[in-house]
Amino acid sequence: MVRFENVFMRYDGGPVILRDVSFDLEPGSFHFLTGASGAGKSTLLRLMYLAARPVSGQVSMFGRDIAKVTRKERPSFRRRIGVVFQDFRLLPHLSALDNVALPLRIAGTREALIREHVPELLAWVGLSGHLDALPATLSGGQQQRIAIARAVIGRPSLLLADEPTGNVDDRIAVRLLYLFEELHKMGTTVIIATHNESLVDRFDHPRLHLEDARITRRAPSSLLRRPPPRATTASAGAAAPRPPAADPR
Ligand SMILES: Nc1ncnc2c1ncn2[C@@H]1O[C@H](COP(=O)(O)OP(=O)(O)OP(=O)(O)O)[C@@H](O)[C@H]1O
Repeated sequence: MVRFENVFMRYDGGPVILRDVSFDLEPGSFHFLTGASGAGKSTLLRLMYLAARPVSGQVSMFGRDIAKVTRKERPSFRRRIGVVFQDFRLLPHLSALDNVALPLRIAGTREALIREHVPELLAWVGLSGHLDALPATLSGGQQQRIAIARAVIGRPSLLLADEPTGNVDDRIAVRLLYLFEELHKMGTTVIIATHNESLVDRFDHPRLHLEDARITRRAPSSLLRRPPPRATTASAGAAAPRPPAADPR
């Protein structure tokens, strides 16, 4: 699904951000991406969604070297990847509903299905009262939830989320993580860049950790802890309602 081979990355004249980084991610896996601010998490994700190219080495996505994906192929390639951007990138002139509906409209989904499923997903992320709101009239956390709904509605093969819970409280953060988990259960490969250690600890997924321009892989937090995780981990799961299935196609 994702393969980095001896990847070096730096921006013009800047410090080395990735140094000889190699790793593979299996289809259907779920990873947190951690590291200090400025460690290069967003840059790593940018390479995966074809917004940047490595200085040297090879990045392969879905079995293709990204350097060989032509300009013409890029849109269909990107449609397989849902991205939650750190700065949301919502279209300011579109309502919450229309922002989330956009990937489905581009994919040619029937309007009746869009009208049924987009409000359902927006309700699940706690925005049922804001379907017609323009992004600028909403809080940062509400805009972030629109961005998440837009990234998952098309049920992408790969979901890349850059600090997707940075603007919401813990209760909503856990709820959003369950949305990602549900997508993962349906086969989506998920990578979530986050600073939120308590969130990482609550979910049983391995991490990619970025430090000193290198990646290390870490086992799920529960395997690293002695004794095993407390009951709160399980009860968080039990309390979370199932999100609606995305992708009404
Ligand atoms: N477009 C760019 N041009 C030049 N330098 C950049 C660019 N984007 C990021 N950088 C630099 O690359 C380094 C890594 O940035 P990046 O945003 O990938 O880190 P991050 O781990 O995602 O940080 P944060 O957790 O604060 O979002 C930083 O030193 C940053 O200043």
